[in-house]
Order: sequence, then structure tokens, then C-alpha cells
Amino acid sequence: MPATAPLLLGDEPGSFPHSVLAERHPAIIRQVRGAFPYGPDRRRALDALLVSCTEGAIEPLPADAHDRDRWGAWGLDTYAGRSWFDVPWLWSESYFYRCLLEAVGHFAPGPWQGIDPFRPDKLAELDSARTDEELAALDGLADLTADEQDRALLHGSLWGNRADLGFRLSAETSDTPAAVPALVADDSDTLWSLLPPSGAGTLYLIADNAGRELVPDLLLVSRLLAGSRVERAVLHVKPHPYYVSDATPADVLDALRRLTAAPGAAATHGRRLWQALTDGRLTVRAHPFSCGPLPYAEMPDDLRAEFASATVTIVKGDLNYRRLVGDRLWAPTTPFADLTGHFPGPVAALRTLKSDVICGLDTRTVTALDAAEGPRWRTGGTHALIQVRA
Ligand SMILES: O=P(O)(O)OC[C@@]1(O)O[C@H](CO)[C@@H](O)[C@@H]1O
Repeated sequence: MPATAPLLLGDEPGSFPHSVLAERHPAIIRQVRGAFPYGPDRRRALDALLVSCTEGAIEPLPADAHDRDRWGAWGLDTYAGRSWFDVPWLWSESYFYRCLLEAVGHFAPGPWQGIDPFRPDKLAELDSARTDEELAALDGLADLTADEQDRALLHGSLWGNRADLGFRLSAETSDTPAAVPALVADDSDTLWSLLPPSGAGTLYLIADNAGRELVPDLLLVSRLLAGSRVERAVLHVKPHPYYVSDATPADVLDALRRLTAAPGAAATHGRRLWQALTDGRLTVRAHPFSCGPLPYAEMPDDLRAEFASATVTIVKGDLNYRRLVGDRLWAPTTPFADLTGHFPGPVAALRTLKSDVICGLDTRTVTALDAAEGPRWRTGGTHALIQVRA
């Protein structure tokens, strides 16, 4: 893997990473503060985090935190005492969410234990009229060929990644039509070649956001099981709330209920997924490393062994992309295969572009994007990619 590109830090005012630390994180704290009637102790803790994450230094976890050793090994022992803006951006963002859960008492015995601070917004999105419309649109797919249906559900899952509630806190004009093709890389033929009809393999899908992203992810899984492109599927979600809208096991159940309660084709998918869960063809996993602050190149051995057994692992979303290729300012033409050679087995990234990290593009595409949009194509969420290393 080329190791020469600069690591992304949040220390440059005006940069996207800096704006996430200085503006998005405070906005998230304010949103969480208003979402529940937290008592004075929790409100004080949230206020303290607001000051710490914008002006202060990274603080250690409490001595009795269940995951103190794990975070120590993940870098907290090194980074405690340093500014949030001076450590790797991937690390400081991830630790921010850990501290937010600490502030709201998510892990401590008491009334807020296990409560997802982002749940009201997740549910509002899942229950929205837009979700109804997207589910109703499934009925129109019945007249398409099998390949067309496969492609439609692959693209549904891909573009579902735009439905990211944290991103909306700072996206300015993400609905602006693009002057260059929306898909900046498309290796979907390679993906389909890894998943032939009557395949007997196992798909791993590392999910990203709940709600209007997880629903189409589940629909894709349902379609691949129904079309016998895979025999089994394993869905990796987060063990606890993370990055505002990332999917947890509870969100999988909410999405599944939403599908089974819907009319038409959506309910058929819902019932199929329900059945697959009960007979073991679909498994949900929530590994601690999924909420870790490190790139996938540093994944633990048990996870490595799991992904090594996959026919292909689909990695969803922007953050997972950053973790997959390394959170660095790569030259955009750096081959995707070079940066993902560490991943144990075939891997496919499905992502809309919401951060500066990008690789695997051809020179012509980069030139056209820069000319049409300046640097905004990297972060605006208007473009997407399907990149595969077989
Ligand atoms: O992973 P996702 O949901 O596609 O995107 C997460 C995201 O909104 O958060 C990061 C900044 O906090 C960016 O990488 C990205 O824009």
C-alpha cells in the first residue's frame, strides 16, 4: 500500500475535517440535548463535552468505563491531553461519539442506559412519507428483468447512502444537479461477476446508516438471496449509536418491521428477510471494532477471519470508505486495488462522496470534476461510486 499521502487531521481552519470538529460536533450535541429531557447531570456533561470538543483537550474515559482498555489500545493512551484538532481526524471523530454516549449515560446503570440519543431522528426518517414513496416504488420493479431488478436494488443501496442525518447537519446544496456524471466510478460488472446467479456464497455487508439507507441495504440483501446470487448474508452493524444515524441491531429490527408492515412488494421482502433471519441464512453482527477509530487495515484477527470467508464484502458509506482505503489525502488516481490489498477477500465499496478521501478514479474524470465543481465534488454528496477489488 502506498504510505505517502498525508493523513487527514482537523487542524486546518476552512477545511472539511475542521468544520466537522468545530461546527458539526457542537450541532450534534445541541440536537441530542434537545431530543430528550435529560436531567441536570446529563446536561452538564453535554455542556462540558461541548467546551472540551471545541476548545479543550481530549480527556481519558472514566476509570470504570467498560471499554477503557480497548480505547487505550486504540490510541487513547497516546492522544489523551492533546487537542481534538491535532490527532487523526478519523480518531477524533470516533472518540467524540464515545464521549457523547458517556455524557448521556448510555453505558452507566440508570434510566438512560441503552437509550439511543439519535433514535427520535432515526424513527422520524423511517416513518417519513419519503420512505413510503421509496417502498411503494418497489411495486414498479416487477415488470423488469431479473438483471434490471438487481441493478435497481444495487443503486437503491448506493444512493441510500445520501440519507445520512449527520451529513445533513452541514450539507449546503447536496441536491444541486451535477454537471458531470453522478457515478464517478462503476465496477458493478465486476461485482456481478462475483455474485453469479445460482451462487452458493456468503455476502458480507458492512452497513452504514439506519433508516433510508438501511432499508435499501436490506432490500438488496433480500434480492440477492431471492435471486440465489448468494446463499447466506451477514450484516455488520454498529454495537452502539454512532455517527448520528449509523445502524445498530435495534435499527435493523425497526427497518424490518417497517418492511413487513408495508403494503405490496416491500412486505414480501420483509417476510423473506424475517424468514432468512430465523433460519440462519441472514445473520446480524455487531463487532466492537465497527465503532473503532482505526482503519480496516488494523482490524482484529477474528474479524479478518470472518471477512476472509466472504464471497464478497460490500462496504457501505463514506466513513467505511475512509476506514477501508485509509483516511489520507490520496492522489485520486491511486488504484483502489493498491489501497485495499490489505482487506481479506474481495471487497466492494458503495459510497456517496462526503469527504476528501478518494482513490481509483481516472485522470479524465478527475479533471472534469475539478473543472465543473472545484473541490466540492469530494464532499457534497452529489456523486457516488461503486469500486470493486476482486
Ligand atoms: O459514513 P457516511 O454516513 O456515509 O458519512 C459520514 C459523514 O457524514 O461523516 C463524515 C464526517 O463526519 C464524513 O466522512 C461523511 O460525510
